[in-house]
Amino acid sequence: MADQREASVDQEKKNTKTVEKENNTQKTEEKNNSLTPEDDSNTTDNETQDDTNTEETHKSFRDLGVTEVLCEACDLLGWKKPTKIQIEAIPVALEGRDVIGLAETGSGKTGAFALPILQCLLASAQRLHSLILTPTRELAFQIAEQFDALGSSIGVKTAVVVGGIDMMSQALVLAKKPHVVIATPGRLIDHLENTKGFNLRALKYLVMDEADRILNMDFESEVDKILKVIPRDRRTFLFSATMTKKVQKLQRAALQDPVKCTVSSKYATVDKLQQYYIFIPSKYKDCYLVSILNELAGNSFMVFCGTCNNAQRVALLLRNLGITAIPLHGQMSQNKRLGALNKFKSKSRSVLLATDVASRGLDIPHVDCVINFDIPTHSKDYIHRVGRTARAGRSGKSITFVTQYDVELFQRIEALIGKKLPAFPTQEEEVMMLLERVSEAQRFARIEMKESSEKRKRPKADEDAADDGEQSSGVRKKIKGGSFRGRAKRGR
Ligand SMILES: Nc1ncnc2c1ncn2[C@@H]1O[C@H](COP(=O)(O)OP(=O)(O)OP(=O)(O)O)[C@@H](O)[C@H]1O
Repeated sequence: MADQREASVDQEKKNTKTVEKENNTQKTEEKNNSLTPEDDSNTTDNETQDDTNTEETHKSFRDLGVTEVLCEACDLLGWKKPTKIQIEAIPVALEGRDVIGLAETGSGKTGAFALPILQCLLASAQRLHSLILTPTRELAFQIAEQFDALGSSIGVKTAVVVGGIDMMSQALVLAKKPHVVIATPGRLIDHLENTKGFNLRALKYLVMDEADRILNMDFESEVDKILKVIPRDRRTFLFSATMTKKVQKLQRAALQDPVKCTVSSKYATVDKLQQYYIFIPSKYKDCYLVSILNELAGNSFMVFCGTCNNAQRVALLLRNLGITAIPLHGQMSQNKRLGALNKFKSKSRSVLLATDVASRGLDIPHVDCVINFDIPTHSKDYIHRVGRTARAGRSGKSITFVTQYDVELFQRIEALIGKKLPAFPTQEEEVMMLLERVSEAQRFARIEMKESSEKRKRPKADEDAADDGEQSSGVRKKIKGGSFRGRAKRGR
């Protein structure tokens, strides 16, 4: 069966040769714009290929110049020795240079920029000293937690400034003049324009985490506005697992003589990540998902969907089958988003159905498996999505659903990561045995989606009432036989 699917993929690959050619042209163009040593003469390079410099991995935080109190903080977090990106970036940052840090997902980039900032604060404490820009709200909270954990013994105060939360309470926190502000660009602009007494005119450090995303068009006007109201004379750090290839975009960040700290080969995924694809007809995606979740039961899954609607629908569908699933997407209120994340983090839900709002930066160590239910349309998102598992030296698995419509996108992903992925083994007959129950659950999920959309239209609807579907009508009880998982296992 797997052979058949591989043959189909091969056939599709043949059919899309022209597209491949076009992609190659596009790739060449991108390469010409890329920030490689030959096209970036203004950057000093600090490159470490994986496993080439074993001597360096014996270095300690002290060897990098990290001060005693911060070494102790690392120790308390269980960080025995610095990671490769920390070895590359921390000494350069401590020297006062601008840094472009490119290292794989889960490799400790947050520590690589947080420690030098905290050390600078320790030397000369100053309010509103550093600004960390991140693309998503959840990531902002996570970065603040890391600053708090590393900086608690030196009394560092942080503030998270993100959308979806009351402006007034954030203004009060900003009025207390924290040392480090961690913000999403839009809400920060709101405060810069409307919160009396708040400005960043004395800022010393600007960090763009997930820098390629921050420098993307979506944030263009916000970032330009922010750059206009912070001092030119500052240090700037850009960090990500994938960096923008457009030199112009990097120039917008106004770096001064930056050092590029690159760890491992470009866009490599982590070694301990087992990556698979599964070639299936689009109409059976739900069925295959249920089958895989059932087969790998006991694991924690992040399942990525292309739209908020699909994340919501699939979460409802899975719940109707007795699987503890919860959605996380941009159409949910911020309360519900954080609630969903916490339920997943605390393992009270085993499946998180997410859009790309959760693809970057989130550090949830127990994620065992990432499923790309809808293939990412931007290949770089693939790297970030699968990077939610196999973090900090752990192992993990990813399975990407490839339908008859996705072959071209899949080929681009394989080209980007420089690997041919193996097919995930499945038994089609067994999967098809689930079809009837999955179809019933799909029907109920559609009813629940309709109900919650009507609820939202009602004038006095509580905005939180239906947006994660946990309070939906409970039609799953109507599916005969109760929990799917129990029955499925008995049937195996
Ligand atoms: N020196 C270290 N030793 C052990 N663990 C570390 C070390 N530095 C960071 N970590 C841990 O590694 C995990 C991943 O770190 P972090 O979230 O900073 O990764 P990242 O490189 O920013 O990933 P992403 O590209 O996905 O944003 C975190 O749980 C962090 O606490």
